[in-house]
Amino acid sequence: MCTCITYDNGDFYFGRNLDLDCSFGEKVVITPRNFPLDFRLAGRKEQHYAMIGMASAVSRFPLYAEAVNEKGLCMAGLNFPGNAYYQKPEGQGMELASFEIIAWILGNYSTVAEVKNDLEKMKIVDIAFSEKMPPAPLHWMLADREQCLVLEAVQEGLKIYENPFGVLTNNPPFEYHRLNMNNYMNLSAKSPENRFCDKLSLKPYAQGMGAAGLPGDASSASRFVRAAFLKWNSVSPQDEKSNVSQFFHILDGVSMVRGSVITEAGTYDITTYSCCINTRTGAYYYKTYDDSRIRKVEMQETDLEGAELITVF
Ligand SMILES: C[C@H](CCC(=O)NCCS(=O)(=O)O)[C@H]1CC[C@H]2[C@@H]3[C@H](O)C[C@@H]4C[C@H](O)CC[C@]4(C)[C@H]3C[C@H](O)[C@]12C
Repeated sequence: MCTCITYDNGDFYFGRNLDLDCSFGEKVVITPRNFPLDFRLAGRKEQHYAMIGMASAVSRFPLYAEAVNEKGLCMAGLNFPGNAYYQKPEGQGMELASFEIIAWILGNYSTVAEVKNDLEKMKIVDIAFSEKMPPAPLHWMLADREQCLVLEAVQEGLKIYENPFGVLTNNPPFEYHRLNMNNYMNLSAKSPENRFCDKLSLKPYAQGMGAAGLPGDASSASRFVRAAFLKWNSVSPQDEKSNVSQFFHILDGVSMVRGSVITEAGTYDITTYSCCINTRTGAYYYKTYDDSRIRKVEMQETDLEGAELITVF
């Protein structure tokens, strides 16, 4: 399970919890502007926008789980098993493998508005990165300061949704989460008033009762609502330190504690890492399950004109 959020408070931030039962070889990876990106069917891109994010650093191609580019456009992939459907490649048009989509969009576009026109032409095709790395069933959140979209490649084709919540989790499809949010509109950060019945004397006896009924479990539907509640009620000073700290507190509210989520295979899903990106400066902050110190990698401090991937251990 995973949870991805945006946060707008002075600067604009984007990040996620990555919940999984194992590591995928993740490292913070910076792709500078002149690192050639070889797309399987869409050709070679010698120059593109620089980007930073968490990627599986096993190859010459940056396999991002999430990233932001130097223009502040950001994107994350989240599990979508049973619903993601990648089409057969036909060798024409804008055909991209699922593992290429983040690098392609962030490499080529500077805003959501700009990429939106081309999204309808894009086809996500069923190509494996390698024999050992089959396509991951994903859906994506794509955002900048102005707009947030969800992309879902399903049997009927690529669905594009406006996402007013700035939150994404996993199954079921986004339309379910959008409708489900209406079930919680009564929740409040404020102390509740008795609306049950004026003939009964019901009173709050503790803090936090305005949100009684906020789902507390780790399911995707529950994390969606909880992340949205925490994010939309969040109050924080607008300086960088406070914003980053607040962002991680929101993610902590939907994180997985080892042992509380056991997969069908008998393994433990945990929040392997959490990250927060300042989309204006390209500063990438992260912490891991076993080390809650927040680390920072600055994209702007590296040579963005470079031609080699920069992997930060
Ligand atoms: C598992 C990750 C998503 C986390 C998530 O949503 N977990 C939910 C679990 S559950 O459904 O609720 O059980 C996804 C996000 C990005 C994915 C990776 C990226 O797509 C990059 C490559 C793509 C290759 O095809 C497969 C390996 C891989 C390195 C992927 C491994 C894995 O599928 C990742 C890491």
